[in-house]
Amino acid sequence: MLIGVLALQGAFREHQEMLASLGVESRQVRKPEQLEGIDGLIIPGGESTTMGKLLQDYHLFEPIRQMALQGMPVFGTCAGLILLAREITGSSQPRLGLMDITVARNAFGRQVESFEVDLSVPVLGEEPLRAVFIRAPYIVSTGPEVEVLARYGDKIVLARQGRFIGCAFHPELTDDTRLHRLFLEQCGLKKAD
Ligand SMILES: NC(=O)CC[C@H](N)C(=O)O
Repeated sequence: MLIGVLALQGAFREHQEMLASLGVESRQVRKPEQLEGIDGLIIPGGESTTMGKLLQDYHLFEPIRQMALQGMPVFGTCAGLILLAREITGSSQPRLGLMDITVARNAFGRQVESFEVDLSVPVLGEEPLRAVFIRAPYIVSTGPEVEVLARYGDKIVLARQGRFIGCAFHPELTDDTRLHRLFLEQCGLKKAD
């Protein structure tokens, strides 16, 4: 199995380290040809406006969209979630629009740069998931095909639509690998016992 990690900007190394800790090979993606042969793509946290612009400058936008529409699983975290969204509240910035969700950026208020909470994520089991939020977005609304996997208070912070998963926080910054494993199962990796 080979997972691509979009490496234009942001927290891509941490995702690669997490994949390595699970024994999964990864490849930094900066050019369209680096998408060839990957079983799934992670879009990391960072700055979604910058990443969207770089996706266009590096001619990655359409190849990623096409591969995703043809079946490639995609996992977007934080800025990656914003890029997956169909609608971004109050913004026309470039996005892949693969998930039928509306997100609000920097939605926890400017004073709150970052915080950590324990989230209940039933699909990952009983043990709560430690989640690190950094200038995080949240999901304001979801279409009928979207499964809500976790909320923080009344805000949706983790959702899945078929082979696409988006979360508002940074799962690569903790040592809990369950969310990455859920994504890898989506990419075809057999569940470890
Ligand atoms: N940690 C992050 O990825 C922050 C996302 C950033 N606030 C954005 O709007 O793109």
